[in-house]
Amino acid sequence: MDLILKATNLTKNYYSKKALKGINLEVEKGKILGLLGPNGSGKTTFMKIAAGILRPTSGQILIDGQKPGIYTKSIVSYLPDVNYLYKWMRIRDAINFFKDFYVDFDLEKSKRLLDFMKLDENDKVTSLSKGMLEKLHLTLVLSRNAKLYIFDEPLGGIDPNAREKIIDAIIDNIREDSSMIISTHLVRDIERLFDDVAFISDGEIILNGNAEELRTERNKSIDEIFREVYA
Ligand SMILES: Nc1ncnc2c1ncn2[C@@H]1O[C@H](COP(=O)(O)OP(=O)(O)OP(=O)(O)O)[C@@H](O)[C@H]1O
Repeated sequence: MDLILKATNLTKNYYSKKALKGINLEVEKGKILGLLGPNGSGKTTFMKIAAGILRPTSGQILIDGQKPGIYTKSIVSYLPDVNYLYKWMRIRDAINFFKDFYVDFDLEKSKRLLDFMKLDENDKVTSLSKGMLEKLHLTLVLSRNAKLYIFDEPLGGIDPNAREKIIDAIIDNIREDSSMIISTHLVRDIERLFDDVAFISDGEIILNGNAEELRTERNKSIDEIFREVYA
């Protein structure tokens, strides 16, 4: 099995708080993993470690066979759950900022995506609504030709009608050999994207497997399993 990510006994403590308690998780190349769990279960912490922003307390994480560092950052496109753009920026500046920063940034793709998201290059970042800002973040992150995309809550601010179209855009804009980890509370809306799912609770993986097999085994959707597991 060719893995893009392998976490072994990964732990993270914030002072006395044990946010991750020995995570073992694998993501295969070309696959999309849904990382599902309630508030405070450790999703963001795990994603930040995978993106090379936080260091684990113990254990190991390998991205494309390597520990987080310069190489892994160059192949991971990470969408955090916060706004990280400067207030002075117009959309055009944000695009140029990314283009200068990432060698895998595809300018043509970013133009197509801006068009699709109905975003105007001249608009100031501070003038965007929450949903528009999310669309801009998605545009920036998807415009990289990355090996691993990490999306922390990508569609929370986007209205339900637009979600479907954006999910299609996500599928259309990643290469077949790219992989993705997505955390979300909108399980029902997004579950069709998942090849595999991992349910996390209080810093531990409590259920992990192929999404279709889990549906068949339990005769339930992933959304229904999610509700059952965290009831
Ligand atoms: N910087 C920090 N300092 C102290 N504790 C933290 C810090 N960041 C996260 N935590 C704690 O670690 C635990 C896991 O948080 P994390 O943000 O990873 O959860 P999450 O699953 O992403 O939650 P949500 O769905 O609400 O975004 C929580 O108990 C949280 O309070």
